[in-house]
Amino acid sequence: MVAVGIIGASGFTGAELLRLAASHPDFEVVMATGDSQAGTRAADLYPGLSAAYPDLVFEPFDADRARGLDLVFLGLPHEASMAMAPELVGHVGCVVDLSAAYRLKDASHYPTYYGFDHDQPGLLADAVYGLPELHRSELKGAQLVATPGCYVTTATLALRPLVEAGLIETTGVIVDAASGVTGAGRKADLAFSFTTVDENMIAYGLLSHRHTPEMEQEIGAQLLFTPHLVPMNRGILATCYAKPAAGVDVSTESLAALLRERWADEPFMVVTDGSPSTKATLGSNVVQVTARYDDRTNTIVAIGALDNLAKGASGGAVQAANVALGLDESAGLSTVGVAP
Ligand SMILES: NC(=O)C1=CN([C@@H]2O[C@H](COP(=O)(O)OP(=O)(O)OC[C@H]3O[C@@H](n4cnc5c(N)ncnc54)[C@H](OP(=O)(O)O)[C@@H]3O)[C@@H](O)[C@H]2O)C=CC1
Ligand SMILES: CC(=O)N[C@@H](CCC(=O)OP(=O)(O)O)C(=O)O
Repeated sequence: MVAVGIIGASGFTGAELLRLAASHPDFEVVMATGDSQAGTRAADLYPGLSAAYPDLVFEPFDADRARGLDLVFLGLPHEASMAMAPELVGHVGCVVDLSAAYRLKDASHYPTYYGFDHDQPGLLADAVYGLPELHRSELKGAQLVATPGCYVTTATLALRPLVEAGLIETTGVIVDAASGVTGAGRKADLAFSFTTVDENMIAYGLLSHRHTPEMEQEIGAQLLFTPHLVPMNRGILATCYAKPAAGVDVSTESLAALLRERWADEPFMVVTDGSPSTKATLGSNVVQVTARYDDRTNTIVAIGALDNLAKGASGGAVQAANVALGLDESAGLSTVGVAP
């Protein structure tokens, strides 16, 4: 069995990691931390975990207890992860960080987009970006994995094949995306209260959202990204617009064929003829993508949908950990959404 520690287990991504680990054939959770929740039973904070973890109690973080584990997930704020990773890398089999602390290869983006200077340049250079669909071979045996941002996974898996094939202009790409409220974490903040969010839709992070440089890094195109908050718990839908590259012939049929060919061997990629929806991916590790060409406006539209806590965070992290540790990549992960 793989001895697993979850640091930040009391948060939303941590709770989702506990849910997924409960049905993972190789994982045994031996440590789950939550500083402000230390002493609380996981089942009291998240009753859905009662049957799987009747006795699990959140504990405060203790690096000595984590050392020697096979796998440690960090579900922490970015700066806390940046500081904690050096205490663990090299002392545990693999560290999988769900924050953005080790995602951006250009460290100068951290002060601009995150408001802090990166003080671990060596680890940042060594960290492997945890998107198996693009970085599978680098992930094998990785000691530090940086799992992608939820919006980034959605847009990248819809757009990247078009860039690889040279089909689109790689400047001025537009990504409009909407997220459920769990994307913001468990924080109690008026901006995420029921009365603010219910019956509302709002764009945020205008011209400056921190996933912009991460998308540009992984998609390979300059883009304008606008996220929106929508009144649902889970789910992200990204609608992406690009112009065809000069001299390239595209059609809806050729775009569909390209996506199907590029993702044919991927266990969690579904290319749809219809329009992807968040509900179709709910609770599963699936990403649905589709693309169209509008000859009236000479524009390509590529759409992606996923569950932000599953493939967009904890499911993607388990998938990347499976690859890093040489396990079955799909272990513990579902391809079946919750419906209706
Ligand atoms: N939610 C999502 O959809 C996604 C989130 N992420 C990233 O994953 C990470 C975790 O997100 P999420 O679970 O949503 O966040 P939450 O706010 O729900 O949980 C944060 C966790 O971190 C702990 N924590 C907070 N501050 C500190 C600190 N200074 N030192 C140690 N522990 C601390 C909290 O413990 P306690 O409260 O018990 O003290 C809690 O367990 C973040 O970096 C986020 O950006 C990435 C992709 C998607
Ligand atoms: C709805 C909402 O607030 N979503 C979050 C994105 C969550 C995410 O992907 O997290 P990282 O910060 O780890 O990249 C946001 O826009 O800040």
